[in-house]
Formats: sequence, C-alpha cells, structure tokens
Amino acid sequence: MTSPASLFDDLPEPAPKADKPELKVQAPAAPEAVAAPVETHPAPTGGAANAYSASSIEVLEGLEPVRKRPGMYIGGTDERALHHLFAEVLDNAMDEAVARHAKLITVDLDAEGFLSVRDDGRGIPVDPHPKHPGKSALEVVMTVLHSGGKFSGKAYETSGGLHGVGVSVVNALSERLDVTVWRDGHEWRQSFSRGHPLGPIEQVGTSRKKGTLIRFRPDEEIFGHGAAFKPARLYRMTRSKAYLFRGVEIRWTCAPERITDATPAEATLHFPGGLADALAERIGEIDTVTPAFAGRVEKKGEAGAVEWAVTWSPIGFGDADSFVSSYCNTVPTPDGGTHEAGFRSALVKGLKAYGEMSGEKRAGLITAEDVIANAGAMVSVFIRNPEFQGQTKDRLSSPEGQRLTEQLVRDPFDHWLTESPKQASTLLGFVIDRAEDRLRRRKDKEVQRAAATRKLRLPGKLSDCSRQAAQGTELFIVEGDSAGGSAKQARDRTTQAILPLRGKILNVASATADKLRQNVELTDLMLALGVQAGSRFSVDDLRYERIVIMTDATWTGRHIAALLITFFYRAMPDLIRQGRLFMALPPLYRISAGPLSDYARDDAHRDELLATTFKGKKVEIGRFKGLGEMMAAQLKETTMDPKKRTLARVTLPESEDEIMDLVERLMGRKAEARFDFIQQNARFAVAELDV
Ligand SMILES: Nc1ncnc2c1ncn2[C@@H]1O[C@H](COP(=O)(O)OP(=O)(O)OP(=O)(O)O)[C@@H](O)[C@H]1O
Ligand SMILES: [Mg+2]
Repeated sequence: MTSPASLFDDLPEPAPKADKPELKVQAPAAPEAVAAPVETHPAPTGGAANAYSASSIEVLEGLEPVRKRPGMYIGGTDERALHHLFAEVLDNAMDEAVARHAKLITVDLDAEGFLSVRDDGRGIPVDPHPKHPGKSALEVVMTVLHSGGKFSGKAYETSGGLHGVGVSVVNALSERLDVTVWRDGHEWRQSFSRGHPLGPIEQVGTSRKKGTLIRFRPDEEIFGHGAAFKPARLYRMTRSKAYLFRGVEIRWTCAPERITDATPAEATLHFPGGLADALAERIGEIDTVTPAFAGRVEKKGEAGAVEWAVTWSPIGFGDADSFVSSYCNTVPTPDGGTHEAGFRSALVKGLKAYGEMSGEKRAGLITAEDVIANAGAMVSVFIRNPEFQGQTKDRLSSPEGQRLTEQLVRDPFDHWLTESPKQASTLLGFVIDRAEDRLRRRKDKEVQRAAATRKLRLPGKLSDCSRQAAQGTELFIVEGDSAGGSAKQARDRTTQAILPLRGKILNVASATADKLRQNVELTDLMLALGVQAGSRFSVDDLRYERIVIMTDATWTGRHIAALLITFFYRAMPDLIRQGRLFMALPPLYRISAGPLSDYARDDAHRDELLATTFKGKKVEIGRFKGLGEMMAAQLKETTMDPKKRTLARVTLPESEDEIMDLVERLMGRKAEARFDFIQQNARFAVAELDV
C-alpha cells in the first residue's frame, strides 16, 4: 500500500501566505530607500549638481547605441543574445529564400570562430545610396540603424525582417565582419570592425554568381572573454529554419575541433515534408492519441499562409506535457503571440462544434487550455508587415496573426474531424478528460483557499466554543445531527465545540488524495480544526487543544471512529503523535436498581457491574441505540463533563510496520478482515486512559 506521505504528496501547494493577510504591511522600504542616499551620501555622486545641464544630454550617433545598450537590440549579452546574432543574419538569408530569390543557404562555423552565412539571393544592393552621398546601399544597410528594404513590401512580401536593424546590430557587435556580394556580374567586398568600415566597398572581380555572404565574429568586448558560438545551438537553429520553408536547402558545415557533442560537422537540410516532418521527428516514438493533424494553407490571391502540425500525447513529450513551437515569417516566437492564439481558438471551436454535432454535451466544458494541455504543436505563419515585441521578436503581436491563423486552420480541422469520426471522438474524449481534470483542480484550489482563510470561514455546522485561544478547548466530532443536538446541549459552551459529520465518511485508507479532498465532511473537519493536510500540517494551527471523536458505542459508531482515526493518521499523523486525539467513551448501557444507577461502556463492563455494584439486586438495563437517544444531562455526565468523564487517548504503535498493518487491517480494501478486526478489537489503537 502507499505510504501516508505519498498519499498526500500530490496535494496542491497552499495559496501563498493567504492565511496571513492581516500581516500585510505597506512596505516601509520606500520612504527609507528615498531617504537613504540623502543621509548616507551627503555629497551627490557624479560631480557637482550644476554640472547636469544641456551638455549632459548625449545623442548617440550611428551604431554607438547598440554597443552602449546591446540589451535593447539583442536582449542582453548572454549566450542567448550571442546566438541571436546568427538568427539575424540567417533571417535575412531566409527572407531572400521565402521571397523565392534564393534556394541555397550555407552556414559555416570555422576553426577561428568566424560564422559565415551565405545565400544565393539577389545580393544586398551595392550602388550608391541616393540619400547618403558617397556611401553604397550596402554600407548604409550595415552602418545605419533603420535602413532596409523591407519597409514597403515592394522588395519582400512576407519577411521576417521589418525593422531595418538586424544586420547593422550584428555589425556593431562584431569584432570583425566581412560582407561579400555577388550581383550584376561582379563580386564586391567590404569589411567592418565594431560597426566601422575598414575601407570603402571594393569591386574585387567579375563573377556570374549571385547572393550575399556575411562572415563575422562576435566581439569579446561585448560578450565577454571567450564567448563563442555553440555548434549544437547553431545547428538546432539552422535545422528548424529548414523545416519552415520547403523551398530552401541549407548546407551546414562546422570545423570539427569546435564540436564537443553529437552535432554533425556536415549536413544538408532540406525538408519537403515541412512541419509535419518536423513534428514527427520531434516526438519520435511517443504514442499519440491520434495521428497528427497537419496541413498548409495559403491565402488566396494575397500574401499570407499558415502551416501547422499538431498531435496529442497522454504521457506528454519527454521533458514537457505539451509544447507549441510557433514561427512568423520563419522567425521563431518562443513567447507565442497572436498566431498561437488563433491556432488554439481554431482547435477549440472546431472540437466544440464537433462535440455539439455528435451530441457530446460535455464538449461545452472545453477551453483552449484543455486542447493545448497535452498537445505538441508547431505553427508557422507568413504574414505581411508582422509586428513583434522587440528586436528579438520573441512574441508576435499583429492582430492579423490571430485572424489569419484561425481562419485558415478552422476548415481543414473540421474536415479532419468529420473525415474520421473514430479519431475525432477519441480526441474529443481525450480533451474532455483534460477539461474535467482542470475543473477538479480548480475545485481543489477552492477547498484549499477555504482552508487558508479558515479564520474567516468556519463550516456552518460547527458550534464553536466561545474561548478564542486553543488552550483548554475541545472539539467533539460527532456523527449525525441528532447526536450533534444532544452534544450541543450537554457541552460547556466556553471550552467545548461540536462538529456533527453527516453521511458516510470516505474509506480513507484506500481513497486517493483527490477523493479525500472532494469529501465535504473531511474538508469541513479540516476547516474547523484550522489545519491543512500532509506536509503543511502544523500542530500550532490547531484551533483546539483536544480533538475528541465521540461516536456511538455501537459497532457502526466504532467503525466511523476507526475511519476518522485512519483519516487523522493519513492526513496529520503528528496530531496523534502529539497526543491531541482522543476518543470519548459513551456508555452503551444504563443499569439501575431503585435509586442506584450506573453506566456500562460495553458488554464486559456491564457484566462486571452486574457482578459487583448491582450484585444480587433486581436491575433494569437500558441500552442506548445512539448518543442522540441520551438525554443531554446523561451525555454530559457520562461522556463530556471533564470532571466526570473518561477519555481515551489515541496513540500509535511503536513501529511503522505495525501501524501500516493496523491501518491496513482496519481500513483496507478487504472488508471481511476489517469487520473481523474491529469486532475483536473495539478499542484498537486506543491506549492509555486519560483525564
Ligand atoms: N542576405 C541578404 N540578401 C539581400 N538583402 C539583404 C540581405 N541581408 C540584408 N539585406 C538587406 O538589408 C536590409 C537591412 O537588413 P537588416 O537585417 O538590418 O534589417 P531588416 O531585415 O530589414 O529588418 P530587421 O531589423 O527586422 O532584421 C534588409 O531589409 C535587406 O534589404
Ligand atoms: Mg533582418
């Protein structure tokens, strides 16, 4: 059987600090923080105050801002930022390919750490720029921010480039960068260092080739000493690019001495199967719920296309339950955006509509979260004038992304569903399960939250005692409302609280943690106690000093007591270890003879009394069917009044094995064993008498 710890391991985390809202104090840090510099640094730093004048306001020229604040352009100077330089150059080559001017891209990392990206596209224009006399277009592109051919949509329809910033940033942050352009029968070359031309553009000869080659090495002044491209990362980026456009072949080479892992030194990457192949390769052997739903649709008459592949796995995808890899104009968007939203919404709407059509009412529960919860998806869109967040383009923000994706994916999805009803209902069932899981989790959270705010919300059926402090107080857990009624009358209001439990308490030994949390009686009990289960239980949270289980002296009553003890043992064994759990010992019989009367707990006790106190007398013996049958005064006198009653403290056997054995026998799945045991050991775990 599972250990008690593991049973509660999967209880959700507590709502952060929600149980101490009253402790929230307005941060005193703010005024202090303001005051601190004044007190501790009487002289303002940075020279005399009057030196801050118009001359302090600098305007960074050319590529200076890039070197001063690289974070703004490439998101930092870490490894990710370093590799973003490659992304910029590769994106430009890919834009040429997607515009159908280039077919072949080569990527090479050489032994000295120079990275070369070459395409056979049109070549960056080299003629003098009309607005920058004395400079070629190439030099402008390489040294002026916001210069480029992708603003108007004339030279490129759907490009990943849009800011006119990318390659100039790469130039600014490279210790050395050489550009070679082949166009109009000539070969041209120009070199730069840290963004500055090392000389004018030169025509180095005639050539029939076409295209652009950018060869560069990142600047260690920016990225730190020893910063270098990682072949594995470059290769991964290259490969995923190749999947995004069937019309391109990318040849990869890398100096073997730079490779430290399984990255190939040479590879030809060309994937006519597109994203469907990419997904297949990504998920490998994993069993999926249905075959992948994949396709590609181009918008009629206009620039705009969506390609996708998605499948579902009940066991997740290795390192994650789900993943969505999305791209816009071949630029990876790891933070998602509108295209992902559109994709999700096409799937949700399609599935819901299918559910409605096929009479599956529960389809109404489905949300985007459920559809994506166990999905592995790849989505690539091509749109005009995309809008991204920032230069690293981690998130697509164009509304067009959503509209187009949803619109282009929806029809094919409806088709896919109706084409194969078996597959469709498998998927629908799977997603509905996710929705139900989600709703269950949400409910659990609510229970948890209720537990966290227990001071404010006690269960309605709890008759609390008036004393606020736990010390000297007792909670009586009774079964049923009628017993509850008697107990309420019999109690001492100041120190004794009554919680009647209704209905059946779950058999807690074999119940899952989920089931435990769903049991209203048990969650009410936790609320009343003021504690949480499992590792979050703290004796200090207990709202009462003693917890007393007060059930009928009948077999059923003992069974319920056994259930409750098992529950406490599983959910909060410390409560028992600390000696805070007790059992009341109500009588089963009332024996009287004339003015003489007494109560007997069980048959043995009755026989004992008959043989002693009542020996030789004509007795009347009454049997209580339940606590509810006793008069309040009787209950008080026999069971509840601290001055007269007897409580039994519940203790645990010494060894863990004995405990498990006991619990298993008491509450395990084998009913007969349990009945047998309870009957023989009516007081089982109860040991020493107390008070
Ligand atoms: N490989 C290439 N082939 C043809 N033209 C190129 C190539 N690389 C760059 N260009 C030209 O240089 C311009 C500037 O490139 P850059 O990467 O700086 O900006 P962008 O691609 O327009 O926008 P972004 O800043 O979003 O990348 C491009 O718009 C394009 O006209
Ligand atoms: Mg670019």
